[in-house]
Amino acid sequence: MWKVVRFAAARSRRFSTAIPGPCKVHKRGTDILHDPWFNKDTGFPLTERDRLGLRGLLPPRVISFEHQYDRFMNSYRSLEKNTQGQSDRFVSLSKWRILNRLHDRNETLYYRVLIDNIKEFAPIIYTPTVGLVCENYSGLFRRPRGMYFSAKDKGEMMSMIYNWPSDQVDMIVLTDGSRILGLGDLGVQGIGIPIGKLDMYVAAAGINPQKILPVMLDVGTNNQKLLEDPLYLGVRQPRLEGEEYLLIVDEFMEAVHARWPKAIVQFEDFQMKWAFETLKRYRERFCMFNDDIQGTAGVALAGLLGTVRSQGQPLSDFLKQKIVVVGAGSAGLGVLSMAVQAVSRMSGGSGTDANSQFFLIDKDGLVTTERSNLDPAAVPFAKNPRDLEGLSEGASIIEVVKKVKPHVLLGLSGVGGVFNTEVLKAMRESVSTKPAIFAMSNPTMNAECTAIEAFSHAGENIVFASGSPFENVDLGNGEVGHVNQANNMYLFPGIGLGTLLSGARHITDGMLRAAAECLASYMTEDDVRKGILYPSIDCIRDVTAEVGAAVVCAAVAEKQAEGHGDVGFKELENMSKVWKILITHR
Ligand SMILES: NC(=O)c1ccc[n+]([C@@H]2O[C@H](COP(=O)([O-])OP(=O)(O)OC[C@H]3O[C@@H](n4cnc5c(N)ncnc54)[C@H](O)[C@@H]3O)[C@@H](O)[C@H]2O)c1
Ligand SMILES: O=C(O)C[C@H](O)C(=O)O
Ligand SMILES: [Mg+2]
Repeated sequence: MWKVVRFAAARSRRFSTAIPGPCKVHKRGTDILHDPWFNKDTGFPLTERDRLGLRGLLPPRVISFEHQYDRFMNSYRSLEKNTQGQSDRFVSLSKWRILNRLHDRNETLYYRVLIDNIKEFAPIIYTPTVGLVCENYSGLFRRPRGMYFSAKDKGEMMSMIYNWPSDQVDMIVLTDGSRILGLGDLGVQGIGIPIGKLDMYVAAAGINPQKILPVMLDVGTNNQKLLEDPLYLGVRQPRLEGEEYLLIVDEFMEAVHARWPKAIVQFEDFQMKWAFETLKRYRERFCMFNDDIQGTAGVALAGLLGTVRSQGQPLSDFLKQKIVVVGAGSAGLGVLSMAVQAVSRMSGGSGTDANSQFFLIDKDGLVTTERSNLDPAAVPFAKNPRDLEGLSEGASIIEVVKKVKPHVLLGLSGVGGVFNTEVLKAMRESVSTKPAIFAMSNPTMNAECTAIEAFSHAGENIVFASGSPFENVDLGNGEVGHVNQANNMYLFPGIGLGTLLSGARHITDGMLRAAAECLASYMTEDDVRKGILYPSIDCIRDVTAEVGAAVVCAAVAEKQAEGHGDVGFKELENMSKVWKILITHR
């Protein structure tokens, strides 16, 4: 328990800017009631009603915050009751609507209910319902949230950025909508993703909601259905490509940096070519990271190391694990490169042959050096056919699984059901005593398999993780098949928090590694042995605080930390010594 207290205390005392505190309000009257940052609805006490010109604009009775909270939860529960028997889609969207209305009206109450009920509400404001919201965004749109920079705004962004009402922005989540979860190109409708990710920043990392900014970079869409949809709210043109595209992203990044030099920009759900290109282009120039490449990699690595522990093996056994990764996109390649780095470190840094244990499969099958038009990012993981016995270029998932008998089958393909019955049954022949199946694609429909399918076909002794939440599986013998949620939500809020508090100007590999290692060591031996690789989402604030502290320590060790607010480098250095001791003796 002391763990929670110590980081919470460290955050609130030292880093008060990360937590909403008292602030000056210049608005009066209805302007305040219509501003979700300041609105308290019926909660304004009479003194404030007088001071802010609100007398007569609200029903006379003052309702306490607790009472407002209960009122909201009661309406939420009634909605649940009243929508019983309706389709999942209808129920999910109804729940999202009621939460969204609160978000638009009163952010203080919204974040309170979100934080207190994170396990229940995360699947609505985040994955998987956020995917459904993005698909239907143009029809659901009522009020704007965040900022929209479009292909038509070229040359205007430096002034546009000043249209945002907040003096300080700490965290930006940016998308161009080109690869929203496994749903493809959703154009401007992808704005739901930055909104959901930033909600998690507030809920998990305690970032001040007035210092977050969701951004949509609308460079067009190649989704013909959307281009023809009369309701579509984005720019009706095919996506910009090449230099034209990069000039728009450059202009946006420069505008952000000019106004808020230390704002952290999280790139989210960019199609693979731009995900890698922008990461390379900006990581030394700005404080940014790509969540799908780097956040996902850390979460997956933590899961892979947890899998080794769950087998009762020492971590060094990771070097012997055979891992098949299905999906060679930004996420799959990000995971592989972090895993290969880990192997290389564990084996003394030689790096030679570090990837012999990994097998990469994409839509055209097993990736080998014989592949024509091999993506440069996949080259390091392509197998030399000479090293493959009985497998060749383009081998299917089932062929690879049957031949390799992997310890781990990890999916980041975006294709629902691709781990079919045959593939899952073949995992019974795994060389591992506790084979692991990671169906990490989102949302639920795009998961490579469901939890029930995994446990019933691959066996009850497996470790299972999915990107979207599934219920634990009743194995029918009094035992429960535990479902882990392998989602980058366990890392990105801590990466952002640690970077913010350290004042680092760049997010280094060392900082990302520290985040992953912190998550990997979070679970106790007992839990891991039961197949529980990640904490419950109920603990996300504690996990995020620990990950944030680990990132600060790494930034200090690498002399990247410059301090934040009134906490300078020296003070951070002293704190990080204490944190390191506490984490080591956890
Ligand atoms: N759980 C998480 O935290 C997390 C994080 C990031 C991404 N994801 C999910 O991973 C998925 C992929 O994301 P991405 O950014 O890498 O996408 P991407 O489009 O860059 O890559 C998809 C890859 O899957 C391959 N693929 C497509 N069909 C296939 C098939 N039938 N068999 C094998 N491979 C196939 C493609 O060739 C491509 O290499 C998405 O569904 C996304 O939601 C999950
Ligand atoms: O958004 C998520 O739930 C995870 C991940 O970033 C994804 O793109 O699927
Ligand atoms: Mg993503």
